[in-house]
Amino acid sequence: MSETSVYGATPTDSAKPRRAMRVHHLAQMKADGEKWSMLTAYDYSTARIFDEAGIPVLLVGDSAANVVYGYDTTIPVTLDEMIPLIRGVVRGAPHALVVADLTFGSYEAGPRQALESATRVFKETGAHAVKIEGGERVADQIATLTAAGIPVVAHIGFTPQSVNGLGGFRVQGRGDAGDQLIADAIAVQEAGAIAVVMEMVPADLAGQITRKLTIPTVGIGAGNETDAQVLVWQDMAGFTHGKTAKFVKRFADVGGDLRKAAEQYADEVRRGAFPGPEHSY
Ligand SMILES: Nc1nc(=O)c2c([nH]1)NC[C@@H]1CN(c3ccc(C(=O)N[C@@H](CCC(=O)O)C(=O)O)cc3)CN21
Ligand SMILES: CC(C)C(=O)C(=O)O
Ligand SMILES: [Mg+2]
Repeated sequence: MSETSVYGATPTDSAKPRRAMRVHHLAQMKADGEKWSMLTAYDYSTARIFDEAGIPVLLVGDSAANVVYGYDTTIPVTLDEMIPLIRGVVRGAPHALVVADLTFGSYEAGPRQALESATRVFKETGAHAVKIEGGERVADQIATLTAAGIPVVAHIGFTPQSVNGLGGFRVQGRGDAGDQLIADAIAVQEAGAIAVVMEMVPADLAGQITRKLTIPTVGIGAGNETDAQVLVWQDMAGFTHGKTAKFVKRFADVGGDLRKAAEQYADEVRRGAFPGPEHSY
């Protein structure tokens, strides 16, 4: 990481203590042309690892619905199911900015409902920002939360909580729909969003929006011209079972390693090889 990095030293650079990531650093990184990464996290142990790795922003995504709770979509997960996870991530990540997704049904009714939900998340977890899905249609919610001192990350393009309305898991903003996506991006910036996630949109359009906006864009399936990237950690670490989306790159096979470790453990217990004298009192 460069000398001018707002996020500070990498884990190996022990001379300089790392600074905690704050909301204003996002704007700073855009101004500096510094690309950054975001990963999801859903518990203390993994949040610690990602924080130590220098990931500046952690998202407690409602993808917990899928990867923690085993639901098919993000629609069923509730704030009550998210809150304990967010608490663990906040405790595990002293440097990262922790963003928490508001769940389906907890903010759409209007600014008042959004404020109640986000206030609850803030009071009960210590998260630093919330994320909500939608563009123009949630601009009032973004403005109200922002005025109340709750930083908001917006999420446009493919918004998984609307999967039924969008007709499936598909790329958004192709052709004429591109104008609506641009309008959504501008609307969330004007409402006060600190960043905007763009999911499954054509790379050219995402690049165009990134250059137009003053707030950082965070892509997932949005090409290489956004200011930042986000992935679900289980996808990027090879922990997701079954097929993953085209935008996923597998950086490790943690799932395979863990399966092997479990098999070896079970085998050693079966053979009487574990525990040995060195693990006994
Ligand atoms: N593990 C996981 N990873 C995610 O990225 C993720 C979640 N869960 N849960 C919440 C949403 C849902 N997301 C999804 C889910 C499915 C596709 C998908 O099936 N994509 C296909 C089809 C694309 C198309 O037809 O245009 C792909 O090949 O990319 C994409 C994003 C992204 N989010
Ligand atoms: C995929 C990211 C952006 C998300 O919203 C989630 O993990 O819930
Ligand atoms: Mg989400």
